[in-house]
Amino acid sequence: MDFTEPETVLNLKNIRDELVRMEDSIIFKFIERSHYATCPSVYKENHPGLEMPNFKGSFLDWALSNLEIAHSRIRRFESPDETPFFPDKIQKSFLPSVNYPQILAPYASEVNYNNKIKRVYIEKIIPLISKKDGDDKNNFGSVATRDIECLQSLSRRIHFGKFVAEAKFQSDIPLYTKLIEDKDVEGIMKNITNSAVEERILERLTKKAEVYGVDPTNKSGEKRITPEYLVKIYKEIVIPITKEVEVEYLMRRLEK
Ligand SMILES: O=C(O)C(=O)C[C@]1(C(=O)O)C=C[C@@H](O)C=C1
Repeated sequence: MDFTEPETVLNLKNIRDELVRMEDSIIFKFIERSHYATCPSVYKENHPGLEMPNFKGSFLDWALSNLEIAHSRIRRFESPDETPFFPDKIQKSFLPSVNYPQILAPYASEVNYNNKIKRVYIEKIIPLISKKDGDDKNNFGSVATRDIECLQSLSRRIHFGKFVAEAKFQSDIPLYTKLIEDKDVEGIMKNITNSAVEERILERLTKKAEVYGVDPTNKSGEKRITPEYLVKIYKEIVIPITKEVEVEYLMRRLEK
């Protein structure tokens, strides 16, 4: 897939292959985070002892927003597959712009589910993947660093829904035009859903977690990420939010 060549990006097989590759990076990032405790203090706004100077928000927000500011200066968010968690804070790149061809609709960057992704990650995913409950004050920085990697991988995966949606729109413009004109959200949801693909994803994840989630030379050793949790995260969070992204993107697709 090459973002300077639209036909490679809007090919549903290429998109799905890319989604499969992203599974591996998500699993490995979860495994990195699983070595630590939940560390609730990292996520609390202005938590006593963890307040950052001139900043309102959590320790994680401080780390993530400052990293995004640095990355925006080197063009990260000009790439159509990158979505910032702090779109109001990022800055203009000092590198010249890459002239990406317009692949997605002009409003695509406004379809941003990162607040929801961050909330669900903190509330639902961290308790599943952390090794134990509680704070570990020597590791707050490491935890925030691992969280950022997990969040960025989840965000990229989920917002890939925009490319899926555009590819599906292009594959049947009359059908989607009618559904959008009728504001038929349920009809769009039904048409973008492919249960066989979803089932294959969950089956593959079960196998991957069985292999990557334990030390293969010591199968009875401590599990780092279990098939059960990984499937739950994809089934209840990752795939449903990807579909929300697809539906929101499509609902606006006729905007001039
Ligand atoms: O592959 C697709 O067709 C997608 O729309 C992506 C995806 C997913 O999130 O993996 C979402 C909805 C479909 O039901 C199947 C899979």
